[in-house]
Amino acid sequence: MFTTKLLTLALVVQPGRVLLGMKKRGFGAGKWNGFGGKLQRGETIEQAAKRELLEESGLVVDSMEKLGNIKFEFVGETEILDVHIFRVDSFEGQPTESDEMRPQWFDLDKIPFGQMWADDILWFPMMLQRKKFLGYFKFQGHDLIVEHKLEEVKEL
Ligand SMILES: CNc1cc(N2CCOCC2)nc(N)n1
Repeated sequence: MFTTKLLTLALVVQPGRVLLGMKKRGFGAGKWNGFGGKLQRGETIEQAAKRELLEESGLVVDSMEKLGNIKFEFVGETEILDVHIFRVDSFEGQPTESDEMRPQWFDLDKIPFGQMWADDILWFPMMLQRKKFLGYFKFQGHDLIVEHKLEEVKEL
């Protein structure tokens, strides 16, 4: 019996560079990632994505597009993480460190995939090319992908 947890992930992209945050605590601590988290009661996925980006980086979204949806399973756990992935192309504000995240810009040829979740190197190129994608990844622990599917789709 699996339960599903809805989560958001926002990647802020400017010409030639992407904003990532070093997760300072909790799930995924020690990895660079986009900004995101859980939905609050009564929130849409988009509203949650914008709120989490603001809380974690100080940035206010001007324009954002939904590009991906990935379901993550961890061997031996019954909760599926259903992550909705957004690309943010325009925003207001300056990236600011929060309790959760330390933001940093990375040139697109210097993305630190070795210090990120192992799935990222597989779907980042699609996100950067604005392709829409659906994925499924089964992890054994936090570092080993034992099974995965990833496909480009016309509509999410
Ligand atoms: C397991 N692989 C993951 C998980 C993940 N997140 C889960 C927690 O919410 C924010 C996004 N993000 C990436 N890039 N890869």
